[in-house]
Amino acid sequence: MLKRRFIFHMPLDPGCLLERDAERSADRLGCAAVDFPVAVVLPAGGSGERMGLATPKQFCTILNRPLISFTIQAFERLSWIGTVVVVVAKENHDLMLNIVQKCNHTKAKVVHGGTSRHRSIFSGLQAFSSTTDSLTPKPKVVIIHDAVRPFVEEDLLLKITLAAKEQGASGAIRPLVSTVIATTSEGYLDHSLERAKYRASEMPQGFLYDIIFQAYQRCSEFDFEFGTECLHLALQYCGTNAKLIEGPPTLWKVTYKRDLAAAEAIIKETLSMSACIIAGAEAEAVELAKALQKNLNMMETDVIQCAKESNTEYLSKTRNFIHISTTASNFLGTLDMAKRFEDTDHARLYPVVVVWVQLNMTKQSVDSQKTDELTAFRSLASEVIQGNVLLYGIQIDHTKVPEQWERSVERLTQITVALIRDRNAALTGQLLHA
Ligand SMILES: Nc1ccn([C@@H]2O[C@H](COP(=O)(O)OP(=O)(O)OP(=O)(O)O)[C@@H](O)[C@H]2O)c(=O)n1
Ligand SMILES: O=C(CO)[C@H](O)[C@H](O)COP(=O)(O)O
Repeated sequence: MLKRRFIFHMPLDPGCLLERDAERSADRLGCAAVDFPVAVVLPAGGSGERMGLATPKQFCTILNRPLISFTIQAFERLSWIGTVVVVVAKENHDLMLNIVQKCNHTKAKVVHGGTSRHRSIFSGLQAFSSTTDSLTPKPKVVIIHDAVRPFVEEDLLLKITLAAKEQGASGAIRPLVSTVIATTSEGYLDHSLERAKYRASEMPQGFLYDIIFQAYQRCSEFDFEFGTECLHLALQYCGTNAKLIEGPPTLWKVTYKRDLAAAEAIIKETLSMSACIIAGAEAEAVELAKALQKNLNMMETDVIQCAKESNTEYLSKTRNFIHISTTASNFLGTLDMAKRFEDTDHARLYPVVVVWVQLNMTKQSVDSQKTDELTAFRSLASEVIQGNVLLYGIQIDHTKVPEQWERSVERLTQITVALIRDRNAALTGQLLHA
């Protein structure tokens, strides 16, 4: 393991945005403002017909993790939110329990859904009405959110929750993308709505638990079968007018195949916002680290010289590491790092990328040496990937010719960015050349 190092740390980490930092800010606001019990119902009992895949969309994986786990995590990370009831079809019960266990979703409780979304939601709400289950005490406010909307921002959840407490019901809205028209039974235009007057109803929605539970108890079979709007049930059956709050564009519902690709792109982009460059004490490694940091200007950067005792702090701040070394055997330090990620659970939810940069100071090593190095590197990569650490290698030859050096550093930057952005498991264990 490296003894002394310079750490060039880029502080705005996506994992942080998705988890810790956002958690802290929302928690600061949330804990002060939410002094009543809040629970969540995530309907996840659908089959995803419009997606057209054999696997229901909520169980499709992004970066090796089912979509639904991202949604659960968005709620679970907030300390002011209690139980998260996940409603799944009976045949997916065991699958869901496995996900809960593997992703360590400590707040999740799994119940069975129904044949329509409204039936599933009602089933989720009923989990709180049992007087015997102390694990799911009845909340003051319940948030209902589709399991297939993985990006929920904390400040919106707070606004929805507080408005629900005040008004009885609240929901997120977005401007309409397209104009809504009514058609005749023959397929002609009947009339068109004035787009500016209407809004798309999105999720999350929040309710006083007693109101939405009563609305579901009173609603008709027709509502259960064909209804698509919980806010409407609260209005029609309990006379509660929902407060509407405009939310961000990321609230959209994963519905079609292309939405999965979009969700993956958003997660990858968020994860690529910061990195930590670790250089050994050698002057050339430090010089390369600085040049690389300058080139990586699309990431938030900060130069920190870190002593060993603050390692744990920097390890938890980002999920991308660029480890510059002038000695071939030094990639073994990565194993130490991977072990620490395992101990701290840092790679459980999002894969951690380690780009090992070998700065060649002398002439190329002989072929047999290179083969041995590559074999060792590959076996290390296949070991650490078990712990969700993606290890890549890039070699760069040191030269005193400025133009040549600049070109190599530029290539190194581009490869590094591509590896971090793409997080491609198939490329781990490769030793590329800049
Ligand atoms: N019987 C049902 C049907 C839907 N849902 C859930 O309601 C949410 C929003 O519904 P939708 O996007 O329509 O999901 P699907 O019904 O699965 O999709 P499709 O309409 O394409 O079949 C999803 O999280 C879905 O799993 C549910 O819990 N129970
Ligand atoms: O955005 C919503 C408003 O409550 C719902 O998610 C939407 O209406 C669900 O409908 P469907 O299951 O048919 O997509």
